[in-house]
Amino acid sequence: MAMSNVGIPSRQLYIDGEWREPVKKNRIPIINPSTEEIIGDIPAATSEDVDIAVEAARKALARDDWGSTTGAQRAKYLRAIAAKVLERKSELATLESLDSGKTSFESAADMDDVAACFEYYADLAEALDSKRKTPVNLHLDSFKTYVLREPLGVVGLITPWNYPLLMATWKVAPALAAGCAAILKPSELASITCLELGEICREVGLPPGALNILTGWGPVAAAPLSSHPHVDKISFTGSVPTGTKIMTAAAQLVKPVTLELGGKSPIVVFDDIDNLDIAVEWALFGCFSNAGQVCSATSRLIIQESIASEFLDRLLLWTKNIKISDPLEEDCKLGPIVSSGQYEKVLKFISNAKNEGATILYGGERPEHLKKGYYVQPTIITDVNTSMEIWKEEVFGPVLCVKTFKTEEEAIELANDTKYGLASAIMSKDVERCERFTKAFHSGIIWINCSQPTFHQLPWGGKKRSGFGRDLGEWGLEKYLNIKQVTEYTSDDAWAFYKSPSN
Ligand SMILES: NC(=O)C1=CN([C@@H]2O[C@H](COP(=O)(O)OP(=O)(O)OC[C@H]3O[C@@H](n4cnc5c(N)ncnc54)[C@H](O)[C@@H]3O)[C@@H](O)[C@H]2O)C=CC1
Ligand SMILES: NCCCC(=O)O
Ligand code: NA
Repeated sequence: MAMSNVGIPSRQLYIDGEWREPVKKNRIPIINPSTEEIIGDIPAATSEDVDIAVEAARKALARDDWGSTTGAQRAKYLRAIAAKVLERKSELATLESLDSGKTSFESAADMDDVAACFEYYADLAEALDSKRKTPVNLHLDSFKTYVLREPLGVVGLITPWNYPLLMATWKVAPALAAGCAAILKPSELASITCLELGEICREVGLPPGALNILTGWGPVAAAPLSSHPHVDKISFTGSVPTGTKIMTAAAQLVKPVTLELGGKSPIVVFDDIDNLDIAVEWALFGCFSNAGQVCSATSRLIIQESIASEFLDRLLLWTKNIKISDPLEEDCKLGPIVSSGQYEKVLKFISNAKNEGATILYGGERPEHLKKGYYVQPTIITDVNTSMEIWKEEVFGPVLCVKTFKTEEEAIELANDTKYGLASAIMSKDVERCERFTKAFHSGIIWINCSQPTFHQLPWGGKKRSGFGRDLGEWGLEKYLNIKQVTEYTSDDAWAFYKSPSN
Protein backbone atom coordinates (compact mmCIF):
# COMPACT_ATOMS: atom_id res chain seq x y z
CA MET A 1 0.00 0.00 0.00
CA ALA A 2 1.21 3.53 -0.76
CA MET A 3 2.11 5.37 2.42
CA SER A 4 1.09 8.90 3.18
CA ASN A 5 2.75 11.09 5.75
CA VAL A 6 -0.03 13.66 5.65
CA GLY A 7 -1.80 13.89 9.02
CA ILE A 8 -5.57 14.23 9.24
CA PRO A 9 -6.32 17.59 10.89
CA SER A 10 -8.79 17.53 13.75
CA ARG A 11 -11.28 20.34 13.20
CA GLN A 12 -14.48 21.74 14.66
CA LEU A 13 -17.33 23.45 12.83
CA TYR A 14 -16.27 26.63 11.07
CA ILE A 15 -18.74 29.28 12.19
CA ASP A 16 -18.38 33.06 12.30
CA GLY A 17 -14.71 32.86 11.36
CA GLU A 18 -13.83 30.52 14.23
CA TRP A 19 -13.59 26.82 15.01
CA ARG A 20 -16.51 25.95 17.20
CA GLU A 21 -17.40 22.68 18.90
CA PRO A 22 -20.87 21.42 17.91
CA VAL A 23 -23.50 22.15 20.56
CA LYS A 24 -24.14 18.43 21.03
CA LYS A 25 -20.38 17.65 20.89
CA ASN A 26 -20.89 14.63 18.58
CA ARG A 27 -18.37 13.46 16.00
CA ILE A 28 -18.47 11.16 12.96
CA PRO A 29 -15.58 8.80 12.11
CA ILE A 30 -13.66 9.36 8.88
CA ILE A 31 -13.12 6.10 7.00
CA ASN A 32 -10.41 5.61 4.40
CA PRO A 33 -12.19 3.56 1.70
CA SER A 34 -8.95 1.98 0.59
CA THR A 35 -8.12 0.43 3.98
CA GLU A 36 -11.57 0.49 5.65
CA GLU A 37 -9.79 2.03 8.65
CA ILE A 38 -10.92 4.95 10.78
CA ILE A 39 -8.38 7.72 10.23
CA GLY A 40 -9.94 10.59 12.15
CA ASP A 41 -13.28 12.24 12.78
CA ILE A 42 -15.36 15.27 11.85
CA PRO A 43 -17.79 17.29 13.94
CA ALA A 44 -21.49 16.41 13.65
CA ALA A 45 -23.63 19.54 13.54
CA THR A 46 -27.28 19.62 14.58
CA SER A 47 -30.06 22.15 14.05
CA GLU A 48 -28.72 24.17 17.01
CA ASP A 49 -25.44 24.71 15.15
CA VAL A 50 -27.35 25.52 11.96
CA ASP A 51 -29.19 28.29 13.83
CA ILE A 52 -25.89 29.73 15.09
CA ALA A 53 -24.34 29.60 11.62
CA VAL A 54 -27.37 31.22 9.97
CA GLU A 55 -27.26 34.02 12.53
CA ALA A 56 -23.52 34.52 11.87
CA ALA A 57 -24.23 34.67 8.12
CA ARG A 58 -27.01 37.21 8.60
CA LYS A 59 -24.75 39.38 10.74
CA ALA A 60 -21.99 39.21 8.11
CA LEU A 61 -24.40 40.55 5.50
CA ALA A 62 -25.42 43.36 7.83
CA ARG A 63 -21.80 44.33 8.58
CA ASP A 64 -19.90 46.65 6.25
CA ASP A 65 -16.80 44.43 6.13
CA TRP A 66 -18.81 41.89 4.11
CA GLY A 67 -22.25 43.35 3.34
CA SER A 68 -20.89 46.56 1.79
CA THR A 69 -17.94 45.15 -0.13
CA THR A 70 -17.47 45.80 -3.81
CA GLY A 71 -16.95 42.91 -6.20
CA ALA A 72 -13.30 43.95 -6.51
CA GLN A 73 -12.83 43.66 -2.74
CA ARG A 74 -14.44 40.22 -2.69
CA ALA A 75 -12.27 39.17 -5.63
CA LYS A 76 -9.20 39.77 -3.45
CA TYR A 77 -10.45 37.22 -0.92
CA LEU A 78 -11.23 34.72 -3.70
CA ARG A 79 -7.76 35.12 -5.21
CA ALA A 80 -6.15 34.72 -1.78
CA ILE A 81 -8.13 31.48 -1.27
CA ALA A 82 -7.00 30.23 -4.69
CA ALA A 83 -3.37 30.97 -3.84
CA LYS A 84 -3.61 29.11 -0.51
CA VAL A 85 -5.20 26.10 -2.21
CA LEU A 86 -2.27 25.95 -4.63
CA GLU A 87 0.21 26.43 -1.78
CA ARG A 88 -1.30 23.42 0.00
CA LYS A 89 -2.15 21.52 -3.21
CA SER A 90 -0.21 18.35 -2.55
CA GLU A 91 -1.42 18.01 1.07
CA LEU A 92 -5.05 18.79 0.13
CA ALA A 93 -4.94 16.30 -2.75
CA THR A 94 -3.63 13.58 -0.46
CA LEU A 95 -6.33 14.34 2.11
CA GLU A 96 -8.95 14.14 -0.66
CA SER A 97 -7.63 10.74 -1.76
CA LEU A 98 -7.46 9.38 1.80
CA ASP A 99 -11.02 10.48 2.49
CA SER A 100 -12.80 9.70 -0.79
CA GLY A 101 -10.63 7.12 -2.57
CA LYS A 102 -9.96 9.37 -5.56
CA THR A 103 -6.70 8.60 -7.35
CA SER A 104 -3.90 11.00 -6.49
CA PHE A 105 -3.84 12.21 -10.11
CA GLU A 106 -7.56 13.06 -10.02
CA SER A 107 -7.32 14.69 -6.58
CA ALA A 108 -4.42 16.86 -7.74
CA ALA A 109 -6.38 17.83 -10.86
CA ASP A 110 -9.35 18.71 -8.62
CA MET A 111 -7.16 21.06 -6.55
CA ASP A 112 -6.01 22.83 -9.72
CA ASP A 113 -9.66 23.15 -10.76
CA VAL A 114 -10.61 24.45 -7.31
CA ALA A 115 -7.99 27.20 -7.49
CA ALA A 116 -8.91 28.05 -11.10
CA CYS A 117 -12.60 28.22 -10.20
CA PHE A 118 -11.93 30.68 -7.33
CA GLU A 119 -9.84 32.76 -9.76
CA TYR A 120 -12.57 32.64 -12.40
CA TYR A 121 -15.24 33.88 -9.99
CA ALA A 122 -12.81 36.56 -8.77
CA ASP A 123 -12.84 37.86 -12.36
CA LEU A 124 -16.64 37.74 -12.42
CA ALA A 125 -16.86 39.48 -9.03
CA GLU A 126 -14.75 42.34 -10.42
CA ALA A 127 -16.87 42.52 -13.55
CA LEU A 128 -20.00 42.66 -11.39
CA ASP A 129 -19.11 46.15 -10.12
CA SER A 130 -19.83 47.74 -13.48
CA LYS A 131 -23.04 45.70 -13.84
CA ARG A 132 -24.28 46.33 -10.29
CA LYS A 133 -26.51 49.18 -11.40
CA THR A 134 -27.88 49.15 -14.94
CA PRO A 135 -29.99 52.12 -16.08
CA VAL A 136 -33.01 51.25 -18.21
CA ASN A 137 -34.15 53.97 -20.59
CA LEU A 138 -37.96 54.03 -20.85
CA HIS A 139 -37.96 57.07 -23.15
CA LEU A 140 -40.21 58.83 -20.62
CA ASP A 141 -39.43 62.19 -18.98
CA SER A 142 -41.37 61.40 -15.84
CA PHE A 143 -39.51 58.26 -14.75
CA LYS A 144 -35.95 57.27 -14.12
CA THR A 145 -35.33 53.54 -13.73
CA TYR A 146 -32.53 51.16 -13.14
CA VAL A 147 -31.90 47.56 -12.21
CA LEU A 148 -29.69 46.52 -9.29
CA ARG A 149 -27.97 43.19 -8.93
CA GLU A 150 -27.58 42.44 -5.26
CA PRO A 151 -26.45 39.45 -3.23
CA LEU A 152 -29.43 37.14 -2.74
CA GLY A 153 -28.78 36.79 1.00
CA VAL A 154 -27.91 33.76 3.11
CA VAL A 155 -27.46 30.66 0.97
CA GLY A 156 -27.28 26.99 1.95
CA LEU A 157 -24.87 24.93 -0.16
CA ILE A 158 -25.31 21.17 0.21
CA THR A 159 -22.70 19.11 -1.60
CA PRO A 160 -21.72 15.49 -2.31
CA TRP A 161 -18.64 13.31 -1.83
CA ASN A 162 -17.57 12.48 -5.39
CA TYR A 163 -15.58 15.69 -5.89
CA PRO A 164 -15.69 16.95 -2.30
CA LEU A 165 -13.78 20.24 -2.46
CA LEU A 166 -14.48 20.87 -6.15
CA MET A 167 -18.28 20.56 -5.86
CA ALA A 168 -18.16 22.82 -2.80
CA THR A 169 -16.11 25.34 -4.78
CA TRP A 170 -18.59 25.36 -7.68
CA LYS A 171 -21.06 26.82 -5.19
CA VAL A 172 -18.92 28.66 -2.60
CA ALA A 173 -16.87 30.68 -5.13
CA PRO A 174 -19.85 32.21 -7.01
CA ALA A 175 -21.86 32.68 -3.80
CA LEU A 176 -19.01 34.71 -2.26
CA ALA A 177 -18.37 36.50 -5.58
CA ALA A 178 -22.03 37.60 -5.54
CA GLY A 179 -21.64 38.88 -1.97
CA CYS A 180 -23.88 36.29 -0.34
CA ALA A 181 -23.12 34.80 3.07
CA ALA A 182 -23.00 31.02 2.80
CA ILE A 183 -23.37 27.90 4.87
CA LEU A 184 -21.66 24.93 3.28
CA LYS A 185 -22.72 21.41 4.30
CA PRO A 186 -20.39 18.88 2.65
CA SER A 187 -21.08 15.14 2.58
CA GLU A 188 -20.46 13.20 5.78
CA LEU A 189 -18.63 10.63 3.61
CA ALA A 190 -15.87 13.08 2.64
CA SER A 191 -15.59 16.41 4.45
CA ILE A 192 -11.90 16.79 5.29
CA THR A 193 -10.88 19.16 2.50
CA CYS A 194 -14.01 21.28 2.94
CA LEU A 195 -13.04 21.82 6.59
CA GLU A 196 -9.56 22.80 5.40
CA LEU A 197 -11.27 25.41 3.23
CA GLY A 198 -12.44 26.87 6.55
CA GLU A 199 -8.84 27.09 7.75
CA ILE A 200 -7.88 28.76 4.47
CA CYS A 201 -10.68 31.32 4.83
CA ARG A 202 -9.51 32.03 8.39
CA GLU A 203 -5.94 32.50 7.22
CA VAL A 204 -6.83 34.89 4.40
CA GLY A 205 -9.00 36.93 6.76
CA LEU A 206 -12.36 36.36 5.06
CA PRO A 207 -14.79 38.39 7.19
CA PRO A 208 -16.42 36.23 9.90
CA GLY A 209 -19.70 34.64 8.90
CA ALA A 210 -19.24 35.15 5.13
CA LEU A 211 -18.64 31.41 4.83
CA ASN A 212 -19.61 28.89 7.50
CA ILE A 213 -18.88 25.19 7.18
CA LEU A 214 -21.03 22.65 8.97
CA THR A 215 -20.20 18.97 8.72
CA GLY A 216 -22.60 16.26 9.82
CA TRP A 217 -25.36 13.89 8.78
CA GLY A 218 -27.65 15.09 5.99
CA PRO A 219 -31.02 14.78 7.71
CA VAL A 220 -29.62 16.41 10.90
CA ALA A 221 -27.17 19.05 9.67
CA ALA A 222 -28.41 19.86 6.15
CA ALA A 223 -32.19 19.40 6.30
CA PRO A 224 -32.58 22.35 8.75
CA LEU A 225 -31.06 24.62 6.08
CA SER A 226 -33.85 23.73 3.64
CA SER A 227 -36.55 24.58 6.17
CA HIS A 228 -34.81 27.55 7.82
CA PRO A 229 -36.79 30.78 7.40
CA HIS A 230 -33.59 32.86 7.24
CA VAL A 231 -31.87 30.83 4.53
CA ASP A 232 -32.79 32.47 1.24
CA LYS A 233 -31.74 29.79 -1.21
CA ILE A 234 -30.49 26.20 -1.39
CA SER A 235 -28.07 25.00 -4.02
CA PHE A 236 -27.73 21.22 -3.96
CA THR A 237 -25.80 18.50 -5.75
CA GLY A 238 -26.59 14.89 -4.90
CA SER A 239 -29.21 12.20 -5.24
CA VAL A 240 -32.78 12.49 -6.55
CA PRO A 241 -34.43 11.34 -3.27
CA THR A 242 -32.50 13.95 -1.26
CA GLY A 243 -33.16 16.61 -3.90
CA THR A 244 -36.86 15.83 -3.65
CA LYS A 245 -36.77 16.24 0.15
CA ILE A 246 -34.94 19.55 -0.13
CA MET A 247 -37.37 20.86 -2.73
CA THR A 248 -40.37 19.75 -0.64
CA ALA A 249 -39.05 21.49 2.49
CA ALA A 250 -38.05 24.61 0.57
CA ALA A 251 -41.45 24.77 -1.17
CA GLN A 252 -43.16 25.41 2.17
CA LEU A 253 -41.30 28.73 2.33
CA VAL A 254 -41.27 29.35 -1.43
CA LYS A 255 -37.48 29.19 -1.12
CA PRO A 256 -35.64 28.94 -4.44
CA VAL A 257 -33.56 25.83 -5.03
CA THR A 258 -31.23 24.64 -7.72
CA LEU A 259 -30.76 20.90 -7.98
CA GLU A 260 -28.02 18.93 -9.75
CA LEU A 261 -29.06 15.32 -9.41
CA GLY A 262 -26.98 13.03 -11.54
CA GLY A 263 -28.02 10.88 -14.45
CA LYS A 264 -27.71 7.87 -16.69
CA SER A 265 -26.00 9.52 -19.59
CA PRO A 266 -25.54 7.94 -23.03
CA ILE A 267 -22.47 7.81 -25.25
CA VAL A 268 -23.49 7.02 -28.85
CA VAL A 269 -20.72 5.65 -31.07
CA PHE A 270 -21.10 5.55 -34.87
CA ASP A 271 -19.20 3.32 -37.26
CA ASP A 272 -17.72 6.32 -39.10
CA ILE A 273 -15.24 7.13 -36.31
CA ASP A 274 -11.72 7.47 -37.64
CA ASN A 275 -9.86 5.86 -34.81
CA LEU A 276 -11.35 3.08 -32.74
CA ASP A 277 -8.87 3.37 -29.88
CA ILE A 278 -9.50 7.07 -29.40
CA ALA A 279 -13.25 6.43 -29.14
CA VAL A 280 -12.67 3.45 -26.84
CA GLU A 281 -10.59 5.56 -24.48
CA TRP A 282 -13.27 8.25 -24.25
CA ALA A 283 -15.89 5.57 -23.55
CA LEU A 284 -13.64 4.23 -20.79
CA PHE A 285 -12.91 7.64 -19.30
CA GLY A 286 -16.59 8.56 -19.56
CA CYS A 287 -17.63 5.72 -17.29
CA PHE A 288 -14.64 4.59 -15.21
CA SER A 289 -12.90 7.85 -14.25
CA ASN A 290 -13.42 8.71 -10.58
CA ALA A 291 -14.50 5.05 -10.29
CA GLY A 292 -17.67 5.98 -12.15
CA GLN A 293 -18.81 8.19 -9.29
CA VAL A 294 -19.62 11.08 -11.59
CA CYS A 295 -23.05 12.59 -12.05
CA SER A 296 -22.42 12.95 -15.77
CA ALA A 297 -20.80 9.52 -16.28
CA THR A 298 -21.69 8.20 -19.74
CA SER A 299 -22.70 4.84 -18.32
CA ARG A 300 -24.80 3.69 -21.29
CA LEU A 301 -22.69 2.83 -24.34
CA ILE A 302 -24.89 2.81 -27.44
CA ILE A 303 -22.84 1.40 -30.26
CA GLN A 304 -23.56 0.92 -33.96
CA GLU A 305 -24.01 -2.79 -34.64
CA SER A 306 -21.54 -2.88 -37.54
CA ILE A 307 -18.56 -2.08 -35.26
CA ALA A 308 -19.91 -3.42 -31.96
CA SER A 309 -17.89 -6.60 -31.86
CA GLU A 310 -14.58 -4.97 -32.79
CA PHE A 311 -15.27 -2.05 -30.43
CA LEU A 312 -16.04 -4.36 -27.50
CA ASP A 313 -12.89 -6.38 -28.15
CA ARG A 314 -10.79 -3.20 -27.95
CA LEU A 315 -12.78 -1.96 -24.95
CA LEU A 316 -11.98 -5.19 -23.12
CA LEU A 317 -8.27 -4.87 -23.84
CA TRP A 318 -8.20 -1.28 -22.59
CA THR A 319 -10.28 -2.16 -19.53
CA LYS A 320 -7.98 -5.02 -18.53
CA ASN A 321 -5.11 -2.55 -18.71
CA ILE A 322 -6.54 -0.20 -16.06
CA LYS A 323 -4.42 -0.15 -12.91
CA ILE A 324 -6.60 -0.71 -9.84
CA SER A 325 -4.82 0.02 -6.58
CA ASP A 326 -4.59 2.16 -3.50
CA PRO A 327 -5.39 5.61 -4.90
CA LEU A 328 -2.07 7.02 -3.68
CA GLU A 329 -0.05 4.48 -5.66
CA GLU A 330 1.65 5.88 -8.71
CA ASP A 331 -0.31 5.40 -11.94
CA CYS A 332 -3.43 4.22 -10.15
CA LYS A 333 -6.35 4.76 -12.51
CA LEU A 334 -9.15 3.22 -10.46
CA GLY A 335 -9.48 3.58 -6.70
CA PRO A 336 -12.13 2.27 -4.32
CA ILE A 337 -15.78 3.28 -4.06
CA VAL A 338 -16.25 5.97 -1.40
CA SER A 339 -17.93 3.94 1.36
CA SER A 340 -19.13 0.47 2.30
CA GLY A 341 -22.75 1.55 1.71
CA GLN A 342 -22.00 2.74 -1.84
CA TYR A 343 -19.85 -0.37 -2.47
CA GLU A 344 -22.69 -2.71 -1.51
CA LYS A 345 -25.06 -0.67 -3.65
CA VAL A 346 -22.83 -0.98 -6.73
CA LEU A 347 -22.43 -4.75 -6.24
CA LYS A 348 -26.20 -5.10 -5.85
CA PHE A 349 -26.76 -3.32 -9.17
CA ILE A 350 -24.40 -5.82 -10.82
CA SER A 351 -26.04 -8.88 -9.26
CA ASN A 352 -29.52 -7.56 -10.12
CA ALA A 353 -28.39 -7.11 -13.74
CA LYS A 354 -27.16 -10.72 -13.79
CA ASN A 355 -30.44 -11.95 -12.27
CA GLU A 356 -32.40 -10.02 -14.88
CA GLY A 357 -30.55 -11.86 -17.66
CA ALA A 358 -27.76 -9.45 -18.62
CA THR A 359 -24.24 -10.74 -19.29
CA ILE A 360 -21.29 -9.53 -17.21
CA LEU A 361 -18.80 -9.34 -20.06
CA TYR A 362 -16.01 -8.22 -17.72
CA GLY A 363 -15.51 -7.44 -14.04
CA GLY A 364 -18.39 -7.36 -11.61
CA GLU A 365 -16.33 -8.35 -8.59
CA ARG A 366 -13.66 -7.28 -6.14
CA PRO A 367 -10.26 -7.38 -7.86
CA GLU A 368 -8.43 -10.49 -6.68
CA HIS A 369 -5.25 -8.67 -5.63
CA LEU A 370 -7.07 -6.30 -3.25
CA LYS A 371 -8.34 -8.06 -0.15
CA LYS A 372 -9.41 -4.91 1.68
CA GLY A 373 -11.06 -1.68 0.62
CA TYR A 374 -14.24 -0.97 -1.29
CA TYR A 375 -12.85 -1.94 -4.69
CA VAL A 376 -14.96 -2.99 -7.67
CA GLN A 377 -13.48 -4.08 -11.00
CA PRO A 378 -14.36 -1.94 -13.99
CA THR A 379 -17.44 -3.74 -15.24
CA ILE A 380 -18.94 -4.09 -18.71
CA ILE A 381 -22.47 -5.45 -19.06
CA THR A 382 -24.01 -6.62 -22.33
CA ASP A 383 -27.30 -8.29 -23.35
CA VAL A 384 -29.11 -5.44 -21.71
CA ASN A 385 -32.70 -4.55 -22.48
CA THR A 386 -34.40 -1.25 -21.82
CA SER A 387 -36.62 -2.56 -19.04
CA MET A 388 -33.66 -3.64 -16.90
CA GLU A 389 -32.65 -1.71 -13.79
CA ILE A 390 -29.06 -1.47 -15.06
CA TRP A 391 -30.27 0.44 -18.12
CA LYS A 392 -32.49 2.78 -16.13
CA GLU A 393 -30.87 3.55 -12.78
CA GLU A 394 -27.76 5.51 -11.83
CA VAL A 395 -25.15 3.10 -10.44
CA PHE A 396 -22.48 5.63 -9.41
CA GLY A 397 -19.73 3.07 -9.81
CA PRO A 398 -17.45 1.77 -12.62
CA VAL A 399 -20.23 -0.05 -14.43
CA LEU A 400 -20.89 0.37 -18.15
CA CYS A 401 -23.89 -1.15 -19.87
CA VAL A 402 -23.91 -1.66 -23.62
CA LYS A 403 -26.62 -1.73 -26.29
CA THR A 404 -26.33 -1.76 -30.05
CA PHE A 405 -28.30 0.10 -32.73
CA LYS A 406 -28.66 -0.02 -36.49
CA THR A 407 -30.09 3.38 -37.47
CA GLU A 408 -29.69 6.95 -36.33
CA GLU A 409 -33.36 7.06 -35.27
CA GLU A 410 -32.88 4.02 -33.11
CA ALA A 411 -29.75 5.55 -31.54
CA ILE A 412 -31.46 8.78 -30.52
CA GLU A 413 -34.43 6.89 -29.13
CA LEU A 414 -32.15 4.75 -26.97
CA ALA A 415 -30.07 7.78 -25.91
CA ASN A 416 -33.14 9.67 -24.71
CA ASP A 417 -34.72 6.60 -23.11
CA THR A 418 -34.01 7.82 -19.58
CA LYS A 419 -35.74 9.79 -16.86
CA TYR A 420 -32.49 11.76 -16.48
CA GLY A 421 -31.13 14.52 -18.71
CA LEU A 422 -27.72 15.68 -17.54
CA ALA A 423 -25.26 14.84 -20.33
CA SER A 424 -25.06 13.05 -23.68
CA ALA A 425 -22.10 12.20 -25.88
CA ILE A 426 -21.77 11.36 -29.56
CA MET A 427 -18.73 9.94 -31.34
CA SER A 428 -18.87 10.46 -35.10
CA LYS A 429 -16.87 12.31 -37.73
CA ASP A 430 -20.05 13.38 -39.55
CA VAL A 431 -20.43 17.03 -38.58
CA GLU A 432 -24.07 17.28 -39.63
CA ARG A 433 -24.99 14.15 -37.74
CA CYS A 434 -23.33 15.61 -34.63
CA GLU A 435 -25.42 18.74 -35.08
CA ARG A 436 -28.61 16.67 -35.42
CA PHE A 437 -27.76 14.84 -32.20
CA THR A 438 -26.87 18.05 -30.38
CA LYS A 439 -30.42 19.21 -31.07
CA ALA A 440 -32.11 15.87 -30.44
CA PHE A 441 -30.42 14.90 -27.15
CA HIS A 442 -32.56 15.74 -24.11
CA SER A 443 -29.86 17.00 -21.78
CA GLY A 444 -28.05 20.07 -20.48
CA ILE A 445 -24.55 19.03 -21.55
CA ILE A 446 -23.46 17.69 -24.94
CA TRP A 447 -20.07 16.19 -25.64
CA ILE A 448 -18.98 15.66 -29.24
CA ASN A 449 -16.14 13.18 -29.80
CA CYS A 450 -15.30 13.21 -26.09
CA SER A 451 -16.92 12.58 -22.72
CA GLN A 452 -16.51 14.46 -19.42
CA PRO A 453 -14.19 17.40 -20.10
CA THR A 454 -15.55 20.13 -17.83
CA PHE A 455 -14.74 23.84 -17.99
CA HIS A 456 -15.77 26.33 -15.32
CA GLN A 457 -16.71 28.93 -17.98
CA LEU A 458 -19.60 26.74 -19.20
CA PRO A 459 -23.00 26.11 -17.59
CA TRP A 460 -23.34 22.80 -15.75
CA GLY A 461 -26.73 21.23 -15.07
CA GLY A 462 -29.51 19.18 -16.56
CA LYS A 463 -33.18 18.72 -17.29
CA LYS A 464 -35.80 16.11 -16.43
CA ARG A 465 -34.91 14.24 -13.22
CA SER A 466 -31.32 15.54 -13.38
CA GLY A 467 -32.66 18.74 -11.88
CA PHE A 468 -32.65 22.38 -12.87
CA GLY A 469 -30.58 25.52 -12.57
CA ARG A 470 -26.93 25.75 -13.52
CA ASP A 471 -23.61 25.77 -11.71
CA LEU A 472 -20.53 27.36 -13.28
CA GLY A 473 -20.07 30.12 -15.82
CA GLU A 474 -22.01 33.36 -15.52
CA TRP A 475 -25.15 31.24 -14.84
CA GLY A 476 -23.51 29.94 -11.68
CA LEU A 477 -23.16 33.52 -10.43
CA GLU A 478 -26.59 34.80 -11.50
CA LYS A 479 -28.34 32.35 -9.24
CA TYR A 480 -26.84 34.03 -6.15
CA LEU A 481 -28.05 37.48 -7.19
CA ASN A 482 -31.31 39.26 -6.48
CA ILE A 483 -32.50 41.35 -9.39
CA LYS A 484 -34.07 44.52 -8.01
CA GLN A 485 -35.83 47.08 -10.18
CA VAL A 486 -35.86 50.70 -9.04
CA THR A 487 -38.43 53.09 -10.49
CA GLU A 488 -38.28 56.78 -9.58
CA TYR A 489 -40.96 59.31 -10.47
CA THR A 490 -39.07 62.41 -11.53
CA SER A 491 -41.87 64.74 -12.71
CA ASP A 492 -43.07 67.74 -10.67
CA ASP A 493 -46.62 67.12 -11.90
CA ALA A 494 -49.25 65.32 -9.84
CA TRP A 495 -50.03 61.73 -10.90
CA ALA A 496 -53.71 62.80 -11.33
CA PHE A 497 -55.33 59.35 -11.21
CA TYR A 498 -57.69 60.42 -8.37
CA LYS A 499 -59.61 63.55 -8.20
CA SER A 500 -57.89 65.89 -5.72
CA PRO A 501 -60.15 66.87 -2.75
CA SER A 502 -58.69 70.41 -2.81
CA ASN A 503 -60.11 71.12 -6.29
N1 LIG B 1 -25.32 14.29 -8.63
C1 LIG B 1 -24.24 13.88 -8.04
O1 LIG B 1 -23.15 14.37 -8.30
C2 LIG B 1 -24.33 12.88 -6.96
C3 LIG B 1 -25.26 11.86 -7.00
N2 LIG B 1 -25.31 10.97 -6.00
C4 LIG B 1 -26.26 9.85 -6.10
O2 LIG B 1 -26.82 9.63 -4.85
C5 LIG B 1 -26.64 8.30 -4.42
C6 LIG B 1 -26.56 8.24 -2.91
O3 LIG B 1 -25.49 9.00 -2.40
P1 LIG B 1 -25.66 9.83 -1.04
O4 LIG B 1 -24.34 10.18 -0.46
O5 LIG B 1 -26.63 9.09 -0.15
O6 LIG B 1 -26.32 11.17 -1.62
P2 LIG B 1 -27.16 12.31 -0.93
O7 LIG B 1 -27.92 12.99 -1.98
O8 LIG B 1 -27.96 11.77 0.22
O9 LIG B 1 -26.03 13.27 -0.34
C7 LIG B 1 -25.66 14.50 -0.87
C8 LIG B 1 -25.66 15.57 0.22
O10 LIG B 1 -27.00 15.71 0.71
C9 LIG B 1 -26.99 15.68 2.13
N3 LIG B 1 -28.30 15.22 2.61
C10 LIG B 1 -28.69 13.95 2.90
N4 LIG B 1 -29.97 13.95 3.36
C11 LIG B 1 -30.40 15.23 3.34
C12 LIG B 1 -31.63 15.87 3.66
N5 LIG B 1 -32.68 15.20 4.11
N6 LIG B 1 -31.73 17.20 3.48
C13 LIG B 1 -30.69 17.93 3.01
N7 LIG B 1 -29.49 17.37 2.68
C14 LIG B 1 -29.34 16.04 2.85
C15 LIG B 1 -25.83 14.77 2.45
O11 LIG B 1 -25.41 14.94 3.78
C16 LIG B 1 -24.81 15.24 1.43
O12 LIG B 1 -24.16 16.41 1.90
C17 LIG B 1 -25.40 7.86 -5.18
O13 LIG B 1 -25.37 6.48 -5.33
C18 LIG B 1 -25.58 8.55 -6.48
O14 LIG B 1 -26.45 7.80 -7.31
C19 LIG B 1 -24.47 11.05 -4.92
C20 LIG B 1 -23.54 12.02 -4.83
C21 LIG B 1 -23.36 12.98 -5.88
N1 LIG C 1 -16.33 16.57 -13.84
C1 LIG C 1 -17.11 17.10 -12.79
C2 LIG C 1 -18.34 16.25 -12.50
C3 LIG C 1 -19.17 16.85 -11.47
C4 LIG C 1 -20.23 15.96 -10.88
O1 LIG C 1 -20.13 14.74 -10.84
O2 LIG C 1 -21.18 16.54 -10.34
NA1 NA D 1 -14.27 8.97 3.87
